[in-house]
Amino acid sequence: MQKLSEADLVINPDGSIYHLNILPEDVADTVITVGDPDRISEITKHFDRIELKKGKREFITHTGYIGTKRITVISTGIGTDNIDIVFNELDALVNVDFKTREVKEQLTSLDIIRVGTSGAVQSDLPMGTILASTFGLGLDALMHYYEHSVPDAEKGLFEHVRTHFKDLHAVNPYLTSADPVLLDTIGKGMEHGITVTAPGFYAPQGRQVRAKNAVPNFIQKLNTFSYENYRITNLEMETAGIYALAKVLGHKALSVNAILASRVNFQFSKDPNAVVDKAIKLVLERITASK
Ligand SMILES: O=P(O)(O)O[C@H]1O[C@H](CO)[C@@H](O)[C@H]1O
Ligand SMILES: O=c1cc[nH]c(=O)[nH]1
Repeated sequence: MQKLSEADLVINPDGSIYHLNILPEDVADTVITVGDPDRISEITKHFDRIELKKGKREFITHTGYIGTKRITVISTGIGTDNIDIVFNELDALVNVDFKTREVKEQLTSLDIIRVGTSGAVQSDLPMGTILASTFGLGLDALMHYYEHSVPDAEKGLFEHVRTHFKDLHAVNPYLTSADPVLLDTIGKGMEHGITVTAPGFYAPQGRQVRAKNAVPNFIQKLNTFSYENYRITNLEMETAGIYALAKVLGHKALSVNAILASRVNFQFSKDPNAVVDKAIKLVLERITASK
């Protein structure tokens, strides 16, 4: 088996992976990712026991237990460029032997659940909604650097997406689905819909403050998309990269969105922490119930 070079897989002198700064044994089979590092303790305060707290830059990790269920919580920071780092490093931690630098024969598939914040683009999805993403629709560029493919069952939807966005010259969309088992268990009873992952918070999500927005009526462009019973429901900055890289690497992923903004009603939540807390409690309840 081919050894991964020191430049491809960067291991720190203490045996931890380059950015996440954690060791292979620090990762549980169930991982929760969040964008905001401060959200980690809002999750692990519900744990019965915290086994470790480590980190570097925006990548903070806590691993601990609820009952006998071991869970790792990691912050990714903002954007799919950070998802590239977190997912490749998480995968290396469980699927590469750090002593030999070879890929293990027996691969581990992690359950990875994002608990993130998001803005809704449909008028029937008010602030406070908790939504599980059926698909991630990437308007960023991450997955154009990786080999990946669209399954036959998703080709019709993908073609429709490409046609819908073909007049936006900055955009070459990619589309990936949630893990169906996680969607049915963790995402059960939540709102469902296609989540658009944008490469920014302002103009790439149709916002205008002082810099002029080059794409007119962006929110309308999203909420008028329709194919069979699919619609675009919300906007954020990581889900598509998470779904696509998880698939490429053989992991299962679900993104759960706490809706903080109603983009069609021009509103932003006055109590974002309460909405995020609702999403955290739901996800933790379901993770511990589904073990
Ligand atoms: O709250 P998090 O998980 O960071 O998610 C959303 O919030 C950030 C923008 O404010 C982006 O990361 C977006 O995806
Ligand atoms: O509108 C929103 C709200 C939270 N996070 C986003 O990326 N967009």
